[in-house]
Amino acid sequence: MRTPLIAGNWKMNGSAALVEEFGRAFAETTLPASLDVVILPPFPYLDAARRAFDGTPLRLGAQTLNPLHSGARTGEVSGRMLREFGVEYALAGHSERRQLYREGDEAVLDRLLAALNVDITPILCVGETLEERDAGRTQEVVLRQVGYAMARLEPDQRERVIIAYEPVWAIGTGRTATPQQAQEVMAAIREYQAGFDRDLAAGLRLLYGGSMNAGNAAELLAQPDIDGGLVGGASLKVDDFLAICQSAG
Ligand SMILES: O=C[C@H](O)COP(=O)(O)O
Repeated sequence: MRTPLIAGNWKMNGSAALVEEFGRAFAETTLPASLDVVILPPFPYLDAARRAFDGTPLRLGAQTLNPLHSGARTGEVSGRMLREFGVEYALAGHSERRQLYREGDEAVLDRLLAALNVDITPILCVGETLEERDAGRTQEVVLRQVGYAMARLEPDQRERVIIAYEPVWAIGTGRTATPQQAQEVMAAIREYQAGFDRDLAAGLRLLYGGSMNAGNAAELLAQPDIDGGLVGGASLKVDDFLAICQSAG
């Protein structure tokens, strides 16, 4: 009932050649019938990606967006611009944005709304640091991040949000959460949402992110509350990314 989704977040990596390579590889591959696959390249590659991915199952995503449509915001890109380039998904609240660019819950909410306003599906990223996990605060932190955003959206907006749980200590470290650790937090997110709206919670798509790779994806994706993955490093190697997509079937 929940369509699995695998999203490849290239972060500030990749190249025009890699865009072409992905386009070719996915044009020649048969993926599981019910699966959404998204690539989030750096902004300069969006136009090339739109052309290279045409006719493939790959959809386009953006790693961030500015809350405004236009204006004096040097270096920023708006949701309206992203739509013009065929972007259908956008991250909000990735931990690298929260930490390196000091985007707090309010800034994350602004970006969620900006995406929703231009019909881009937002992927709300949440997750605890190692310090917070060790202090036994994982669920408190994650549910605060989820709750801050979801409580401020209209019901029809909430239905369009995807949530990615990414323990900060597992991102780019090679240290993956065990399937049980991930499942525990994902189940808590779903249960929390069910406290407000059972139908919404049942349909809510939850992704796991944090050192997901071709070797551990199947076990993670087999967990009952994990509906897909937000993949960083392993999304830069076409064979690895394809293997992750295949395990989501
Ligand atoms: O957006 C992706 C996540 O930050 C995971 O990155 P990673 O797979 O390199 O750990």
